[in-house]
Amino acid sequence: MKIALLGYGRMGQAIESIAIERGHEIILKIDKNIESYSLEEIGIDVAIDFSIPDAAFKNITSCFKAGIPVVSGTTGWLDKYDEAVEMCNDNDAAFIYASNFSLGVNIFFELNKKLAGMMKNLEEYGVEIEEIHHTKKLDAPSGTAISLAEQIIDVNERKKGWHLETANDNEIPVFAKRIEDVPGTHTVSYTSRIDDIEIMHTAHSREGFAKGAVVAAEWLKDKKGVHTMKDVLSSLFE
Ligand SMILES: NC(=O)C1=CN([C@@H]2O[C@H](COP(=O)(O)OP(=O)(O)OC[C@H]3O[C@@H](n4cnc5c(N)ncnc54)[C@H](OP(=O)(O)O)[C@@H]3O)[C@@H](O)[C@H]2O)C=CC1
Ligand SMILES: O=C(O)C1=N[C@H](C(=O)O)C[C@H](O)C1
Repeated sequence: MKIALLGYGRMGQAIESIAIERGHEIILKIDKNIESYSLEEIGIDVAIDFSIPDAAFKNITSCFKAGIPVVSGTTGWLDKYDEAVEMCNDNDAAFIYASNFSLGVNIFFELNKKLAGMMKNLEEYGVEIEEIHHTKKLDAPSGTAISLAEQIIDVNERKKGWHLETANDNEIPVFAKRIEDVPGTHTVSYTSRIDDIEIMHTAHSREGFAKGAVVAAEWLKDKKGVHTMKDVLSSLFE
């Protein structure tokens, strides 16, 4: 596949290594202004966007307009996700966004949903989420922590939203810690007077995120429409 990387920071570079290992070619790397590139003319099979919150929407929708399937892992721009979905469908384009592309976190998401269902009527347990990331991260809480919170809110009628650090009884508190060089650790904790239950995912490097993004790009290349990482990993979740 001929891949365009939209964003060539820590993740862009990790994706480049995995993509080359898997026999793909990086034909474009964009770190700033997508408008100065003619995406249509250089035979891009798929674009992978790991940029910054302020740039993601423009990067993604430029690909839709150019008819290029796009995988995005950029977090912190999701207020515009519904608009992106509409533009993808209007342009008959192809799109996958995931707050986390690693296989491990996608298994963790399934565990989180299962546990949330079991805990939803147990009022004696409080629930909270903690995420720890490197100090260069621009957004807080992490996109993954927001996905975990939304999965719990979907099944637990007592929880109406989430809030960073402080939360009302009807919200899930999400704690964001920044520690140098941590690739990404997420913990969901249920706490009662009697005991605690915790599930945790710890990334040891960015390799899992990068591999998942390349696998998603391989899967999306010849498809149309809006998909999720669960679609990509469907055989695992049957
Ligand atoms: N979904 C997932 O699995 C994962 C998601 N992420 C998310 O991916 C994103 C990137 O993370 P990371 O690589 O660590 O961050 P970096 O800061 O290392 O990389 C971001 C890159 O985007 C570049 N950039 C700035 N403006 C634009 C633009 N207009 N178009 C394209 N690129 C631009 C930056 O360039 P410059 O430095 O010159 O400004 C930088 O090189 C974050 O939102 C992060 O949360 C991270 C890991 C996994
Ligand atoms: O910025 C990061 O590094 C990461 N961001 C993603 C997020 O916000 O959830 C995924 C991963 O945890 C690493």
